[in-house]
Amino acid sequence: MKNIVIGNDHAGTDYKNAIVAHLEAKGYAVQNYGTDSDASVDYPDFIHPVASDVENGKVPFGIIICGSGNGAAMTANKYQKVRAALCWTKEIVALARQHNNANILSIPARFTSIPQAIAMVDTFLDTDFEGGRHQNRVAKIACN
Ligand SMILES: O=C(CO)[C@H](O)[C@H](O)[C@H](O)COP(=O)(O)O
Repeated sequence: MKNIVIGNDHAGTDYKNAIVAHLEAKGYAVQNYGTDSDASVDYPDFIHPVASDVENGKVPFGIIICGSGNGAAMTANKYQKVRAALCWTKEIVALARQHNNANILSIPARFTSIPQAIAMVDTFLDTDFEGGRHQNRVAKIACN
């Protein structure tokens, strides 16, 4: 069974629920670190556990969701081994994997639909890093 982690704030609860159901139907074991409520929360509290699991190698990939996707991505990208990509089309998702070897997908719930978000998740998980000329570039992202 493939393992994945997911986290969200109140803006992403409905999206998270749909994505979890979709991934479980595909055979994924999903660790849910997000809020399950629509009540207002602070997104870092629900994103740090996702980034920590990716940073520590517990899982290869994570999914994070907030209203714009920015706060979630900013939080996750504080971790040295995390490359969180804020994406709003499948094409950008594919490039985030092919060129940037993104290991966390950040979804802007207030600027996409649930079907589009699920399509982005599928693209994220089905697309490989191309390596080659991108390998050195990705290695140079780290600042220590
Ligand atoms: O923090 C964010 C921006 O990157 C997220 O989009 C949040 O979901 C958003 O700020 C929450 O806004 P709200 O007005 O408190 O619902």
